[in-house]
Formats: sequence, structure tokens, C-alpha cells
Amino acid sequence: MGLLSQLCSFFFGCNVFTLGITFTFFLLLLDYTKRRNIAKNYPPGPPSKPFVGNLLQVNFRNLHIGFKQLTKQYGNVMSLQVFWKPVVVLNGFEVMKEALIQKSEDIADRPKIHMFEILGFSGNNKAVVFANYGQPWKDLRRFTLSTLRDLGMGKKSLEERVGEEAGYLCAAFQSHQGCSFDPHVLLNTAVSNVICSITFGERFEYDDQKFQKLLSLNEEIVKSESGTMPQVLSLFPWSSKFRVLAKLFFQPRIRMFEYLKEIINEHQQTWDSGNTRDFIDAFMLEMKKAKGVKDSNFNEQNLLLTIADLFSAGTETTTTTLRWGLLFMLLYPNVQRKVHEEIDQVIGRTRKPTMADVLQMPYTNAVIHEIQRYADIIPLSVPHMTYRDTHIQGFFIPKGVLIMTNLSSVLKDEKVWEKPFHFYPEHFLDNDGKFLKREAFMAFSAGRRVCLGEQLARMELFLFFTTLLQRFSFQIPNGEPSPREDPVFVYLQLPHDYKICVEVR
Ligand code: HEM
Repeated sequence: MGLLSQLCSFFFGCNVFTLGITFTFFLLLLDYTKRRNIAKNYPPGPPSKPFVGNLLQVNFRNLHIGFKQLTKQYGNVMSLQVFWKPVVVLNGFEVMKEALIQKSEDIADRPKIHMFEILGFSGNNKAVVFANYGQPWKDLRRFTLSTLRDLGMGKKSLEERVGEEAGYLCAAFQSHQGCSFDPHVLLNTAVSNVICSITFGERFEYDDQKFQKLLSLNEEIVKSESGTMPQVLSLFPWSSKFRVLAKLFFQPRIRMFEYLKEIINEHQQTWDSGNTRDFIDAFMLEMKKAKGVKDSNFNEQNLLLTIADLFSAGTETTTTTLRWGLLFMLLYPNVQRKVHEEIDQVIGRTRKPTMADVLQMPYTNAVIHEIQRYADIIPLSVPHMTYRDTHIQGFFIPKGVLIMTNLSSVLKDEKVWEKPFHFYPEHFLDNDGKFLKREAFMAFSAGRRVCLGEQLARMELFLFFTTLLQRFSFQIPNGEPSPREDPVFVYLQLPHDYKICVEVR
């Protein structure tokens, strides 16, 4: 008899085989009780497998497409389980309107990303994007919004900053005239410079190597953190105990934090409480006011995480949208021609575009909205969590359930859009050619957690896009293949790399 069997017999009076069976039985029982329906009238979903739940039935390579297939069978409010973690996926305009707008607070919480604790996200120190719904989030969100507004009213308005950067961007594009080039880096630098000038008080040259490093770290964050492993492992509390995992998956974020800490240090050394130069200075002023206040949200950790939020959320999203925008101009030359005509008519070739022009330019405005709708860059938004028990479409969802708001299913809802799977700017025009606001345009989400940077993003999209099209016409370079219209899914939907040829108009 082996040693194990002898020990079993000694302690439990049974052999290894019996113990094995008993142990497996208990595990299965435990698994069953964890996986069985969470509550009465809980949303339906595919039957889950022992231990892994629905993990193997979900297509992580293209989550929202996988969800679309499952909704055919289980409906627009559908439940899944990832291991033992309950998840509800919301789909379609009607459902999302109820959830994000009418029951906004019920689903305003965020799930905990346990591995982030190792990076310093904990308790009330989670800045805005990943913060739980509650007073610290409210305070920081309100402060961030009002500071962005105040900085825009200072010596240089936000509109002036964006307009000025659009000028630099045009100069950089012009230096490539006649050549075939990838516009990615230039667009990324221009967009990021806007957020940098607001948060750090400075913009960077297009060939600044240190800055380009920071931008590529930002892109690496998207790619490394969107993998199945970090997303799934982060759902479990024990993952916060394994520093090595965080180092493996979050290295780009750790390096970005180091870079941002250097910028904060430089600010601390030159800080003058009577002269607020930028967002960091404004935050440090709040920290000074809060000195001695127990558990204030205005502390060094939240300063770091908030500027990281602004930098990450504000750069990749707008850049990706503009990349899609130029790509669609290559693929749809007729649309490009009409935008050119409207610019010539309303602004002319020499005056700089301003936000006041939007009202006179329904076609260009419709094109920008359609770029966002069709490109659908954040198909699954940022995960939410129920803040309290709620009902959606009559289904009961208890507090603490992870909610995926499938924005893609709204932006391409077949019940709402005339041509959901085509690039069709007329979606946003009425019969008289006037701009038509559409409720189902939820590219920035909606409700309590709606994108904090929506106004800034709209301004950037209009001014960058219009300034570029005022100055240039865009073509597919001779000998280059037509750009691909299908996306690369890395949680965001990015375009495949493509080359462009610009000609001054
Ligand atoms: C085209 C550009 C952009 C798009 C499509 C976009 C979209 C989104 C979406 C879908 C969300 C998630 C909302 C939710 O959880 O329901 C979000 C959140 C957020 N966005 Fe944006 N965004 C863009 C630009 C920006 C910019 C420029 C900034 C910064 C200035 C920004 C800052 C944020 C922040 C801080 C949040 C978290 C809000 C919260 O949790 O309270 N975004 N955005």
C-alpha cells in the first residue's frame, strides 16, 4: 500500500479511491451551488460548464460578435458565467436606453480589477474610470470636468489649443506631400498634445523621442491588457497577491506611471499656488486645501491615476476615430468630395475652422457622427456593475453583477438604423439635408458614467477633421492595396495599418 493510502486509512479510515470520489463529489456540489441560477427571474443564458462556466463558449477574440450570436437564442438581456462570476450582457437600443438612461444609477458601479491593486488602485484611490460609484468618484469626476472647463477659459481656450494643434498637424502632413505614409503617429501625437497641454502644460514636437515612447506605451497598454488572461484573472481577488502577474500583464502601465510621476515631480518643484498652469497644478491646489482632512480624495495617488486616466482615455480613442475617418475618406471619395464642397462653401480655404461652423455644416457633422457609429471603436464600452438590485426588461439582476453594455449592438441596431452595416452619413441627415440627432448614437455611452471627455473629443474630431480636409485631399497611394475596412479587435476596434497620399488643395 502506498504512503498516501496508508495515511488516508489512518486518518479517515478509507482508501484513496473513496476519498477521491468524495472530494470530487463535494467539488461538483460546490460548483453546482455556485453556478445554479442566481435568482428567480434572472436573465437566461447558455448552460454553463462545471468550474469554467461559459468561458469556453465565449469568443474572446471578438467578444461583441460572439454576444450577437448568443442573443439570437437568449435575447437582448442575457446572462453568462465566467468561472463563478455572474455577468449580464445588455444588447440593443431599447434595452440600453432603459439600463443606461432610465436606470442609470442602478448600473453605475464598476467591477473591481483585483490585479490593479498592485499598481496602487485601492479603496478610494481609483481616480475616475475604474472607481466604484460613490462620493470619491463623484468628487473627482466633478473636479476633473470643472477643471477642464476652467482651463479652457483661461489665457488660451480649449478651442484655440485644438485649432493651434490642428495647424501643426497640417504642417506635419504637408511635409509628406506626394509620398505614401501612415498617418497614425502624426494623428496620435496631435491628439495627445491637446490632452498634454491641458494636463502637463506642454505640448511636444512630432519627433520628440521620449514622447513617442510614452505614446507607444499607451498603445501597448491597450494591447497587453485586452488579452483574455489578464481580463479573466483580474476578476479574482487572489490575483492581487501575485505581483509577478501584474508585472507580466501590466508592464506598459507600470512604465507609463513612472513617466507620469517624473512629470508630477517636476511640477512639485516649480509649483506656485498663485499661478495654476495646468490640470496637475489645479489638483495640487486641491491637495493643499485638503491638507489635514482625513481620507481626502485629493492625494498623490489619485493625482497620478487621474492624469493617467485623462492621458489614456483621451488619446487612443480620438486618435483611433480620426484614423478611421481618413480611411473612410479613402474608401468613399464621394463623401470626401461632398465634405470638401461644404468646407469651401461655409469656411473657404483660408479661414481656420471654428466650433461655431458646426451648425452651418450638417453634412460634415453627419460624416463625423457616421465615422463614429460605423467604426464603433469601443464596442463593449467599459464594464459596469450593478450598484443595487434592479430590473431590466422585467429580468431581475441583483447588486454586484458585472454588466457588459454592448454599445456595438446599439450603434448597429438593425431596428434603428437604415443601413446599420454600411457607411452611410445620411443616417444623420433629414430629408432637407439638416443634421439629425439620433438617440441611438451612443458612441460615448450614456447616463451617469457617460464619457467624461465627450465635449473635448467632439471638438477635437470636428476641428482636426475639418482642418485636414480643408487643406488636403486624400487618396490611396499608387501601388498600395485598398485599406481594409474590417477592424482589429483588441477590446478597442482599431483599423489595420494603411498608407495615405495627401495633396494640398
Ligand atoms: C472619440 C473619442 C472618445 C470616445 C468614443 C469615448 C468613449 C467612452 C466610453 C464608451 C466610455 C465608457 C462609458 C461607460 O462606462 O458607460 C468612456 C469613459 C470615459 N472617457 Fe471617453 N471617449 C472618448 C474620448 C475621451 C477623452 C478625450 C477623454 C478625456 C479628456 C475621455 C475620458 C473618459 C473618462 C475619464 C471616462 C470614464 C468616465 C467614468 O467612469 O465616469 N474620453 N469614454
